[in-house]
Amino acid sequence: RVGRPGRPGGGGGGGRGGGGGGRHGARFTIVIWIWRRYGDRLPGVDIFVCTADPLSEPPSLVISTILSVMAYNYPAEKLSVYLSDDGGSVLTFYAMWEASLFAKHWLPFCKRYNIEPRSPAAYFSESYQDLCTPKEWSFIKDMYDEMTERIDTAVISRKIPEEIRSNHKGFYEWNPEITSKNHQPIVQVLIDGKDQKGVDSEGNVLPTLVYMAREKRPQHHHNFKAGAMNALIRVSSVISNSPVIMNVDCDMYSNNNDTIRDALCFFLDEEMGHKIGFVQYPQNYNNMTKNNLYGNSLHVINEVEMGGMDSLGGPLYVGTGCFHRREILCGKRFTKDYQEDWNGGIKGRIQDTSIGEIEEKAKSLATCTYEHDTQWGDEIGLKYGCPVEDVITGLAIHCRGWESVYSNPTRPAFMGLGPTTLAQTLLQHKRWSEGSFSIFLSKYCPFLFGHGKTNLRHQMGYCIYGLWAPNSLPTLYYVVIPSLALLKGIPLFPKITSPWIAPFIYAFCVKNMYSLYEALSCGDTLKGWWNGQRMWLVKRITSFLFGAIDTVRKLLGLSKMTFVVTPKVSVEDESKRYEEEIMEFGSSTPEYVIIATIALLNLVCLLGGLSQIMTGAWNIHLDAFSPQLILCGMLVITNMPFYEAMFLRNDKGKIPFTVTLASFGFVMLDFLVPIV
Ligand SMILES: O=c1ccn([C@@H]2O[C@H](COP(=O)(O)OP(=O)(O)O[C@H]3O[C@H](CO)[C@@H](O)[C@H](O)[C@H]3O)[C@@H](O)[C@H]2O)c(=O)[nH]1
Ligand SMILES: [Mn+2]
Repeated sequence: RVGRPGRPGGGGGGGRGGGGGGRHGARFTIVIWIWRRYGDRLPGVDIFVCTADPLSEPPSLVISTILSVMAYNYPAEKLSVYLSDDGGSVLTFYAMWEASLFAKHWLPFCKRYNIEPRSPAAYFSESYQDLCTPKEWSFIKDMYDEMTERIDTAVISRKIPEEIRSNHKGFYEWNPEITSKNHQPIVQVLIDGKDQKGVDSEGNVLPTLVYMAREKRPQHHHNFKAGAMNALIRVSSVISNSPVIMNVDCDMYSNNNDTIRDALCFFLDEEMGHKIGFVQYPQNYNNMTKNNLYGNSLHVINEVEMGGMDSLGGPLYVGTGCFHRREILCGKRFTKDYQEDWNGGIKGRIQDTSIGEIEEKAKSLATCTYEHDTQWGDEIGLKYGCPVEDVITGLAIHCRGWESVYSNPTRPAFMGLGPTTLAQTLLQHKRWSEGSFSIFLSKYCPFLFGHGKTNLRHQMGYCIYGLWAPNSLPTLYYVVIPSLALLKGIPLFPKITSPWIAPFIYAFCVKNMYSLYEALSCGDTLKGWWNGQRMWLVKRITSFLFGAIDTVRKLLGLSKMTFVVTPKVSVEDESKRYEEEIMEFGSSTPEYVIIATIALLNLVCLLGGLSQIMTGAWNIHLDAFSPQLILCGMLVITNMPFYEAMFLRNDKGKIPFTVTLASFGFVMLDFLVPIV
């Protein structure tokens, strides 16, 4: 840690500070001591990056992440970077090949000037910093821009020029018949760090760089990201086999050059290190708007919930920004005398195995049938069958006796892209709520599976997410019934003058005050908190509802698991509205119909209720109806942007007329519902 004076006490501060009880209090001293002690005996680290589709995850974005993780401040000969391409796309392979050439200039540039961040896209998006001469800066920037342009052009035209194809044997893996769902296994070592030729423009060793597209056949299920990760575990085992595995999503670039060293401090800690299964960093996004329009900034989850879990046995594994021990990911159980052999990994290569032979061996480990009749996807590797493969895998690791650690340094370790439209947000949260709820209902329910293996509070921590989906039902009740009852003149709460109203007022005030305090103290703005509250409502009545329904359908065998990738690109006027914090609808989906129906219903009920109270019809008294009026009024205020999107806006992102029409129909139907 020497040379980073801004952060005394090391990176663990953020999460650990509050809840951790100082498990790693004397970290600063430990850090220095570990480096003195381990010096050049540092363990090898394998870095896994997953991508799934060159259209929703542009190859130029993927290679920026790849380049950033290749450029860590860590001995290059101990670093191997693997990309799994579930899109099986020659375009992504082409981008990787370009990256392998650009790395020869980029890595020495990064190290010479100690620049940060080391994702070229992120670095060049900031203005010129005078670490190097402007000439050098423009030289490398031009080189990067030209490369990106070549890649983007190839992606748009969907083909690779013949003269480029002849540069690398890897291109010949692709023939016109290959599709993303039907192809042979492909493994290409683009840079072999053990090869004399694998050096940068200054003659320094480069990290090993490998492209993998596991075999896909229509008749074999591929288990989405979990399947990709497991294939990577096996393929890497014959190439580098490092004892530590780090994994990131393709949009999560490294934002901090020392993260590997940082994470290793936990594993190498003499007193506690042997208990630690994985080190999780928070998921930070660099494309959030100031006021957190879609509530995606995850501030509260990152600062409060993950930090809290940390003090109870460790945070969840969230699928990206995480360091694992290979052995533990492969199913090892905790024992008190556990000691890792850090010297594992493949050292020298046996004289006569050529890289070609290694590639062939690796391919045989990435076939569709390799896992048949094995424990892969169950006891070994990441677990299959759950849309949040990461959470269930982390839970299993905790239940095998390991702890995990949450590290939340002041300078974020990773930065990624969060959803930038309402549709993407709802889609992502549907997957998350569905995944966590299906864990809750399965044999892996934290209370049952974790019983006797982790503590009760830890199990409860897991259940926050497990109960997201069923939470949709009470929420729906609360946003429909009290308002309808107001319109129909039926009081549902105690009178405002009665002492029995106290618990309701108490819960209402304390809940909101607390969540406001939490949001502000985690860095949200006041408006950000308010937007976040609206998004919670919207997520509960749509994503979580559909998540709950789909979980039950899956349990009944009526549907199969899916994993819809969150797109990392959006069209121009969509991003413009996003920058201006205007909500994006634009298409007719069932989610929007629900949102519009609830919004309209509350508006009608509020107006109807108020007019009846004022005209004195039905003998409605204010004190009996105030709670319902307040609730309904709050919902109307929360829903303001939806009325705007229905009636006032004229851009492409407004709520389509068909949705408004359908919601009118549903509101009419609602009035027919008898309440008592
Ligand atoms: O069949 C698939 C589907 C997805 N992915 C990759 O998985 C990652 C995550 O997918 P994304 O659509 O970005 O999902 P998010 O909702 O942003 O991801 C969060 O939630 C997922 C679980 O739902 C975790 O796997 C992720 O790590 C975590 O960042 C991406 O790199 C994808 O390329 C694959 O490799 N193969
Ligand atoms: Mn993502």
